[in-house]
Amino acid sequence: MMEEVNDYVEYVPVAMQLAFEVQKMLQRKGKSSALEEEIEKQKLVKAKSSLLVKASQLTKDQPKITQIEQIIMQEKEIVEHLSDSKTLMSVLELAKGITYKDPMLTGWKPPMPIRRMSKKPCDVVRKRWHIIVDGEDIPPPIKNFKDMRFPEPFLEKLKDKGIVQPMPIQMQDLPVILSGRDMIGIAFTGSGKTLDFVLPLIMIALQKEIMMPIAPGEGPFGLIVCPSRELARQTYEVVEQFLGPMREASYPELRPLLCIRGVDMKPQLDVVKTGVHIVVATPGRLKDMLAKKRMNLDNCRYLTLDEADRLVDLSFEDDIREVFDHFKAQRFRVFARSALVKPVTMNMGRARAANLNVIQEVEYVKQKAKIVYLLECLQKTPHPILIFCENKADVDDIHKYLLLKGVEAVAIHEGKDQEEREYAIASFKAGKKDILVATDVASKGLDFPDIQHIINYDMPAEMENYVHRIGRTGRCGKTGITTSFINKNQSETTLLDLKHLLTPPVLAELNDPMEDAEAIANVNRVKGCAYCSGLGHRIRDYPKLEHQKSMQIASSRRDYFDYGGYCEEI
Ligand SMILES: Nc1ncnc2c1ncn2[C@@H]1O[C@H](COP(=O)(O)OP(=O)(O)OP(=O)(O)O)[C@@H](O)[C@H]1O
Repeated sequence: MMEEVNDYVEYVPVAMQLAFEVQKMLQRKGKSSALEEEIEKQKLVKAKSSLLVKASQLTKDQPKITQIEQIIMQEKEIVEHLSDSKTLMSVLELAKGITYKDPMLTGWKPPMPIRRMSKKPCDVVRKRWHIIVDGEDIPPPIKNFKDMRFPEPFLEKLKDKGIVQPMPIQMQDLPVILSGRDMIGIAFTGSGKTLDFVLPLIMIALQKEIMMPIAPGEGPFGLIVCPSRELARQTYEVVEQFLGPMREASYPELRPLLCIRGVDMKPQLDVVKTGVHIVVATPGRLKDMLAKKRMNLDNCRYLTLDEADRLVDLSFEDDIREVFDHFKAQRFRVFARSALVKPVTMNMGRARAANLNVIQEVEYVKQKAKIVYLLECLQKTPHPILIFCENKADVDDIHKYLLLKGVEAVAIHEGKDQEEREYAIASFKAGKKDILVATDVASKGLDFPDIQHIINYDMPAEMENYVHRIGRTGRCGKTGITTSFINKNQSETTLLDLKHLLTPPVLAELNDPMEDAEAIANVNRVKGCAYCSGLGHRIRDYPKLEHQKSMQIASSRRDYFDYGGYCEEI
């Protein structure tokens, strides 16, 4: 028994014995960790057959992408994705700088000395007035309305309106459009773009009418599409202002039509029946009229997309594409079709185009103190004053508050009916009301004469809207001031955009992630946001894109015949 105990040898499993032997053997060779190495080698041999491991090895072996390169790649992806949805941009891109083989001949010609001007004196005028043009055979700029060969009643009307000399953009745009060339006009707010397309359109309609008078049910010769009813009405009124004196001077009658939702359709149809020359429309009502064959575009040769970037932003692309389908003229069809198959994203650079005639002030006002401080702020300048807010509810609250305080105020937002909207705009424009409180529906394109002060009760989410808002003052060479309330409710992106636009001391201390962006801009040559041109953020952080994504989802769910919602005319 004792023997049995002394002879006891502890049982070691065979595998362990073998491992122990190998270990001893390798130790003898002086390689203590060689076993581990051997095991690793074995593992690698096995791993060679796994695709996953191969892939991870490849990734490991790839050169490291820097953070900046990663951002550039992400931005490129976003821009490429955008170009799928923003097809109308390519219409702009195609027309940019005059790209066409076949200009529409109008027969208009400036006086001989201007026609004979060589490139050099043309460039001198352009340089003097900071006119930047791009394209082939650009007609010479013209420095006075008389040489543009407008009829006498036009010249009289311009004088009545206090318009004696063309604005710089008009010096170049008017000859380009009058001679029948396609054109894209990008200019800061209040620079007089409306007359650029209204006056030549009337001239073309007049010429056509003289050559072959329009028959009942025919027309129009020209079409102006606007993104909001207010803007369409305003443009229609400008057309009317010039047609009236022509009628009085016994020129052939030209009939304009305002084609917008929210107004009685019967009078609109009556004008169409007698034959209409010029149509000013919003996309929705225009599309309806065309689809129901109440009107056709068989004779239409002149198209203006006013605030074209906004027409796209508001998801009117589908409506406009449908409108394009009604054009019979080959030129338009080619133009529209090629535009739609070769989409390009274009940056209009509006955010950088803030009007230099506007003094911009920014004030930090706590949320609770805003409404009371507003009253104080109204004392800064005489009336009329425009107050902008993001929300309809805030517009209503401020409006009520001002009325309670005895201030002559009107209000406008998308929730108000057409009559209220029209009353608000008309009474404010006529000077019967001192203050207009509005959402961004009133920020773009609307021309309120002599506004001295714009108050941004809050900042718009997009810097582009800020530029449009403040552009309601400082128009046609006058100066104006703006006061923008900011507080901690504003997003950092908005504030940084603003900082880059103004850089006042109150914003200078903000921590700016755009410092990296300098490096990005040096590599890909895109400064700021490739979408909206805001200088305080990159395209990845652009708030509207998030919104657009949700809109795309929403619109894909929308019933085709349901006209409510976002795509409704605003
Ligand atoms: N040559 C001119 N001289 C003086 N005033 C002008 C001239 N041309 C236009 N105006 C006036 O300037 C104002 C602004 O013009 P308009 O509304 O066409 O600007 P806009 O460039 O379309 O601005 P926005 O981008 O805000 O729509 C109008 O009241 C218009 O009558």
